[in-house]
Amino acid sequence: MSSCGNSARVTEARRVAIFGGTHGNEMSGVTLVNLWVKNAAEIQRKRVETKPFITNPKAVEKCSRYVDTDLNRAFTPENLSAPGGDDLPYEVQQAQEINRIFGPKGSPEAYDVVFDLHNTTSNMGCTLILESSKDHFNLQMMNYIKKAIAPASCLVLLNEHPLLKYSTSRSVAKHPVGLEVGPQPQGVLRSNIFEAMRVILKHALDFIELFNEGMEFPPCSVEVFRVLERIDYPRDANGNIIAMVHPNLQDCDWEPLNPGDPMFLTFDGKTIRYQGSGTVYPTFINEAAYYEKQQAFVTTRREALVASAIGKV
Ligand SMILES: CC(=O)N[C@@H](CC(=O)O)C(=O)O
Ligand SMILES: [Zn+2]
Repeated sequence: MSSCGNSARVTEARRVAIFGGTHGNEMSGVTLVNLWVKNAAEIQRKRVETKPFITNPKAVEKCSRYVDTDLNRAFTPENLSAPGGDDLPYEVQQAQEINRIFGPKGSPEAYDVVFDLHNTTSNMGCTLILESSKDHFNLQMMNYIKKAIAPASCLVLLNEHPLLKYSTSRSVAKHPVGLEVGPQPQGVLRSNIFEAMRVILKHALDFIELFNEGMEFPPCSVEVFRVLERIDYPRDANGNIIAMVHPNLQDCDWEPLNPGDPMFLTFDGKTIRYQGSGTVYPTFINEAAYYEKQQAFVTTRREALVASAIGKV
């Protein structure tokens, strides 16, 4: 954001990036960003410079999530300041390069907004992922997008959990926005998912253009789903998985899960039920990439956040 003028303060989000291929096998973002690198007409807006960027080209080449380590966990202070050059894991080198171009993370020179495009194998529909409940610019953007795409829906996942939050590629920006659309298998492009992602991006960029033109956005309330807990698959003493997501829970992302509801089905046919103390809203149910992270799904709580007014004063 920059300020100028004397009496009237005008804020702008002038530098915007769209990341694709942070995970090389999530094809909607890879395809859209490659398209926009060739022809940026669709993502151009007045008073905004929008840079489309493939963040993990080697993983895209191999059509795998990553080469050495998950890029979307790599933007830690330690990694970003690590010496070592070519000896570092590929994704740590990429993280440093991305931080040079779009950051430095946490500095006034950082890009204003980064959209990072992801796909999930879970039945999550369109999900916007935020990292802070206090980012009023992002909350206003969420409100704008939700209204613009109605009656289609788009939910907001808030990950500011002290332990479960991770160091994402988009975190180099002042306003990081994750866009997660599913279900889409890894390495596969589905037209409905591709189009849904494209439409969200269109409205997001429209919002930034309106903001830069001086539009005022009055206070509003935004429904978000706050990350609470990671739930692992049931395992035996050797750490091997012994159950699947229960058919009653499979594909039921964002639907209430109540104490006593079926959660897993063991390979020998036993139902394992949710033992929590109240209703939660599970999401990322049976995400393929999360087997290696010991996560069958994540629970969330529904909350209404208040976004302060933003725009021309
Ligand atoms: C399936 C997947 O890759 N999800 C993303 C979510 C995010 O961008 O926060 C990740 O784990 O990095
Ligand atoms: Zn991803």
